[in-house]
Amino acid sequence: MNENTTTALVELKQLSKHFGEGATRVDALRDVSLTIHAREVVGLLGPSGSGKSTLLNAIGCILEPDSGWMRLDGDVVYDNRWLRRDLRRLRLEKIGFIFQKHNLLPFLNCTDNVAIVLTLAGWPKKAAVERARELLAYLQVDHRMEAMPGQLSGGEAQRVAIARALANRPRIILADEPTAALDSERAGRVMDLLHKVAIEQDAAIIAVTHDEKILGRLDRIYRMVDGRLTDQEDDG
Ligand SMILES: Nc1ncnc2c1ncn2[C@@H]1O[C@H](COP(=O)(O)OP(=O)(O)OP(=O)(O)O)[C@@H](O)[C@H]1O
Repeated sequence: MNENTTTALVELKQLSKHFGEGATRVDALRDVSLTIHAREVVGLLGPSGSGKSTLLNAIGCILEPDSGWMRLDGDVVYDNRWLRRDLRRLRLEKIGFIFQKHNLLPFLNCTDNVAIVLTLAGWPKKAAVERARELLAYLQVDHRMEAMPGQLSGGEAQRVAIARALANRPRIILADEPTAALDSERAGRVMDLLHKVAIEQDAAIIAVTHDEKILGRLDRIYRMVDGRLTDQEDDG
């Protein structure tokens, strides 16, 4: 970590979450504590069912933990309960999501798939479209601006999904298997892009991954087992 990466963007202390009760109880998060700084691209690894998605969803304020403490981009948002009433706005302000299946809306072209995030946040349509075009150019998919999601290659769709996640300039970007569907070369390019975004936007990126190809491209790796974080590893 260099001296410019000191701003803590994601801070968790003893975050816990269970599902079910009695014999069916699952402790999906057990006292998870971690700190992730601006300009870091961090990987979250672990076997199926170990709690990775639960952790990503808790950080994304989609899922309410049972207990613990969470500060996002300097604001304490959870202290044994949500401290912000408008979680949707919180998400729009602070968080960008990149989903494995892209989640692009099939009936909107690429520009509108990005612009819609901004119009939902209250931007005028014209400004939203301009920003969407700018982002698609930044991600080098501007030649596909008018294409519908069904017409895109896997790599192109992933870049449009990343453009959408960046639209509101979030400082925390959560990615679920961002390279799973891509060959090594495209996966490498997506990783280059995520590093570029982390540096240029002073953002923290947390990627759930099973993808061995990209392990060397992560600044740090956290491993989860049975809802617990095991020791973090620096990249090799
Ligand atoms: N909504 C839910 N209701 C009940 N149990 C759940 C729910 N969500 C997750 N779980 C359970 O919590 C545990 C952690 O699940 P989670 O999806 O976080 O794991 P994961 O590490 O992301 O797995 P995968 O790699 O398969 O996506 C699992 O045992 C899962 O069955």
